Amino acid sequence: MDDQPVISVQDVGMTYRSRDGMENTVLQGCSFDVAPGEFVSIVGQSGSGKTTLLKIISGLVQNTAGEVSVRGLDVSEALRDIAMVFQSPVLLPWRNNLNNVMLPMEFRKKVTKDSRQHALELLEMVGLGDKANKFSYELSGGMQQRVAICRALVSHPEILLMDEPFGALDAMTRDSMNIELQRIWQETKRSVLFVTHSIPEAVWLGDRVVVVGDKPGRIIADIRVRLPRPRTKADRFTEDFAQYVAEVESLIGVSGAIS
Ligand SMILES: Nc1ncnc2c1ncn2[C@@H]1O[C@H](COP(=O)(O)OP(=O)(O)OP(=O)(O)O)[C@@H](O)[C@H]1O
Repeated sequence: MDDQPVISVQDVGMTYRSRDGMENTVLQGCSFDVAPGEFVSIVGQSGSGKTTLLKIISGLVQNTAGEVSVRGLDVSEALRDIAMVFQSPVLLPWRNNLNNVMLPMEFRKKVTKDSRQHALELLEMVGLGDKANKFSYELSGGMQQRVAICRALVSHPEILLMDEPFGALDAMTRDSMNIELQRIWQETKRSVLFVTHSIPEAVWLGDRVVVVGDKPGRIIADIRVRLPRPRTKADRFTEDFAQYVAEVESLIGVSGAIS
């Protein structure tokens, strides 16, 4: 594995300024790296700045302190290497699923036979090969989120940023999406930054769990999860798993899900 980090966040801070000049510092002195192919979960109290951190890494928001680089480049130069998945899949209802997946290739003017074939293969990979010509309203919430993941992967981004992507799903669908995401990640070998409010989800999916403390948001722990891969549903009932969950819970000062 290449040693150079894919994402490097160094001493990053963010102060929002309102129109009336009021300042709100939401992130301060945040530093961490993400290695190629690594899956890093991010957890923290609501409002601790997790989404802001992802927005900074994706170039949607400009940090007011510190440095973020992607493969050694400024974020603005590395945008094509980054894709984002949000809590809501935001599919266009007038386009079929294949054409929703192809959207980033249209923006890039790269609609070719090969890119359509790749989009179809991604839909196959997530078990939706037979739904390519269907529309989003014909799919369940979990299926729609799988289409959104395909759309994020279609341009071969090196980095996938995921902001609470399964937060709107019921518990059973969420569990199966976790298994699905682990498989997709293992097959595609992307680096993933995954924000979640669920500590068990963060531990189960992550190679590491980065814990963000609040007021202002800062990294209070970066825990390496040394559970074997691939992880199974049964792993959630092991003592090792419970210990990781308890450790993160105690750092955040909550029991159960964060809200
Ligand atoms: N564009 C903005 N302008 C001003 N303040 C903002 C802006 N975006 C976010 N904030 C503030 O920054 C803080 C952190 O918000 P952020 O959404 O990053 O937190 P979060 O940890 O992702 O929260 P949650 O877990 O609830 O999604 C909040 O106090 C929020 O009000």
